Formats: sequence, structure tokens, C-alpha cells
Amino acid sequence: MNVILDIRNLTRTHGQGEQAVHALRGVDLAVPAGELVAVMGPSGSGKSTLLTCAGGLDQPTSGEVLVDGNDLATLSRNAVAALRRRRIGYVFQDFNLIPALTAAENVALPLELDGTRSRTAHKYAEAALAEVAIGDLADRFPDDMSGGQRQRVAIARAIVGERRLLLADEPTGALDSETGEAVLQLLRDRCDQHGIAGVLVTHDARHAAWADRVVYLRDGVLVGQSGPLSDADALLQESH
Ligand SMILES: Nc1ncnc2c1ncn2[C@@H]1O[C@H](COP(=O)(O)OP(=O)(O)OP(=O)(O)O)[C@@H](O)[C@H]1O
Repeated sequence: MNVILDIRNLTRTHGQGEQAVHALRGVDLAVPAGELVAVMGPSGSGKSTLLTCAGGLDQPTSGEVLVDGNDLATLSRNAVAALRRRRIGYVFQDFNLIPALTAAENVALPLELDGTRSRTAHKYAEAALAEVAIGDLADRFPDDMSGGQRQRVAIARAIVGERRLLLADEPTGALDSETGEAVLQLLRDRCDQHGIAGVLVTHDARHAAWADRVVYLRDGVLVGQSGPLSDADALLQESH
């Protein structure tokens, strides 16, 4: 099994002493290529922290995070940044697109930051936009797009190049339900067709139903996991 994301006994504590907040307390999670895992749990249970640690945007207090075989703690800051640009894609609720750049420029940016020549980066960007079915909007600016189109640009940016891990934090939060479903279908297809490992944070059991597996966080602890769909409903009901 080709494990892309391997999280071992991960803890993350913010602050110290009486003020300490234990955002994650000993989480284990392994996600192989091709698998989409949904992370559910109440507000404050540690879902976003799990994602930021997985993506090298936050450092664990203890435990290990391996991405594509690389233990993030053993890498220099520059090496982690390079791994993030090359292998890890993020999709956030609020898209995080740069308004002054066109769709293609937004998507090409991580590659250009990584030293890819502009023309090559733009070719990759156009291919990624075509894959998410908005190839014709390459020259459009984010402000002139619908929410669904903007989220497609964000997904194109997250999959451009040779990404191995796709991290999505409430990616459909700002979208109507039909557009949201289409975005999830795209994430699902990426995992199925390109062997990407995906982690999706969601509050919505219908969205979690797109995943192969649902894990449930409570107070920083993984309290359960289930197969897809109907099992997730049962798990949620038990947890309330
Ligand atoms: N930078 C920080 N400093 C202090 N506490 C933090 C920080 N970041 C997160 N926390 C705390 O860690 C806990 C977990 O937060 P996190 O955002 O991971 O939860 P979440 O499950 O994603 O919540 P939500 O569903 O509301 O987004 C919360 O108690 C939060 O207040």
C-alpha cells in the first residue's frame, strides 16, 4: 500500500500551562494513494489543525507527519516549503485566489514560485483548468467569476503539477449545494484517476458520503471511523 500521508501519534498544543489548548491529542491517520478520507467533528475538535499539520503549515508539538515518505520534522524550512509547493495542494472555503491575477496566473503561481519557467507553468495551468472544465476561463479575473468557478480555479491550483496530497478544508462552504456536489465530484475523480490521497474536512454528512472513509474527531482525539455513507450517519448519531 502506497501511503501518501502518514500521521503518527500527532499532538498539537497551543499555549502553555493553564492556558494550554490541546488541539490534537495523539492522532494516527494513514491515507494511501487514491483514497479520499473525510474528517468530521464538532467545532473546535481539531479538524483544521489536523489539516495544517498534514500540510506542513503548522508544526506538531509531538508525533510525526510523513508526506510521500518525507518526515516533515527532519526537513529544513525551505525543504518543507518546496514539498508544499510540489506535492501538496490546498483548497479552502474562501478560495484564497489573488484578485489581481487571472485564473491561469493564479494556478501557475505555485509552479513559478518553485522555479518553473513562466511559459511551462502556464501550459500546466491551462491543462489543470481544462481538467476542472473551465479551460475557457483562463484569462478571466476571480472577481468576474461565480463562486463555483472560483472554487474550480482553486482546485486547479491545488492539483497543478505533480501533487500527491490534496487537503480540502470545507471547500464547499461558500457554494450552493449543487455546485458543492460538483466540486466534491472533482476531488473524488482526482483521487480515483490520479492516485492522489485526499483529506476533506466537512460538517456535512452528504459531502462526507463522497469519501472512502470517514474519521471523527472529538476534543483532539480520533473517536471513530467508518466506511462511506450510511455508516457515517450512524456514527454521527451515536456521537451526539
Ligand atoms: N493559533 C491558535 N492558538 C490557540 N488556540 C488555537 C489556535 N488554533 C486553534 N486553536 C484551538 O485549537 C482547537 C482546535 O481548533 P481547530 O480550528 O483545529 O478546530 P476545528 O475542528 O477545525 O473547528 P471548526 O470546525 O470551528 O473550524 C480549538 O480549541 C481552537 O480554539
